[in-house]
Amino acid sequence: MANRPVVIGIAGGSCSGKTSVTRAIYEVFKDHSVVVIEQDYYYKDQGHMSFEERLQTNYDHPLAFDTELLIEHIHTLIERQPIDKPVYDYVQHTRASDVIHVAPKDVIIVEGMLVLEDERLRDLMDIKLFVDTDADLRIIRRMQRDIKERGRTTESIIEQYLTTVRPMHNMFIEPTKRYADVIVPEGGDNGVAIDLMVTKIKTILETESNV
Ligand SMILES: Nc1ncnc2c1ncn2[C@@H]1O[C@H](COP(=O)(O)OP(=O)(O)O)[C@@H](O)[C@H]1O
Ligand SMILES: O=c1ccn([C@@H]2O[C@H](COP(=O)(O)O)[C@@H](O)[C@H]2O)c(=O)[nH]1
Repeated sequence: MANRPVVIGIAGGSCSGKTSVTRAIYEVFKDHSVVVIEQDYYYKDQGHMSFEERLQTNYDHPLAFDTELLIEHIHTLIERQPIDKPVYDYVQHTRASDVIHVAPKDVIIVEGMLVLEDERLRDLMDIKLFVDTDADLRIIRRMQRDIKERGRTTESIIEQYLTTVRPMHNMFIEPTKRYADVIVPEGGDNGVAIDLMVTKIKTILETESNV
């Protein structure tokens, strides 16, 4: 077993396929040892705000996240200590009351739109991925997903996309592509990129000098 866990960052725009790539890697290592930390679960708690106020939040800006807590939790997992991961409720737009107890593992996947935006997060990562999918495909997927899974209407999705999702993507997410070691076109369908990642992770895990 490696001394220091391998930390993998998986960034990319909303609905680019980050979760699909994460799941594909998770499936390979799940019996071995992998933990997934979703940046979305670290949205700031908005329990003190009314539902109407929460609708005004810009969820695509870096300041929407409790990045201090996210960094603290990754440090804790790297030190092979457990964490209580927050849970986020996309329908209520705030943190849920329960937490998930997460044990430390050999592979830590940190997945989220803006995980390459903060230098402190980047510095913790051994491998940085950017999932790159065209904006037209992403908005179609978002339309389908948010109506089905996140309690949204077509009008609210279009309004949010034009006012925050698109401009924040261009301002904060797209520029982080330059920090990626690997750019993955088409996300979860890219079997070659996923195989390469799996091979690389195995190599790091098997390397004795990984301290
Ligand atoms: N290659 C694909 N073709 C069609 N739909 C996809 C594809 N990849 C992902 N999706 C769908 O798009 C939505 C977002 O995918 P997901 O992997 O969760 O992206 P992200 O985590 O980047 O938001 C999901 O509903 C998923 O089922
Ligand atoms: O309360 C919330 C929290 C987030 N969002 C939107 O979610 C996406 C990020 O999720 P992905 O799985 O990466 O698509 C982000 O674009 C936020 O706008 C939200 O609408 N409400």
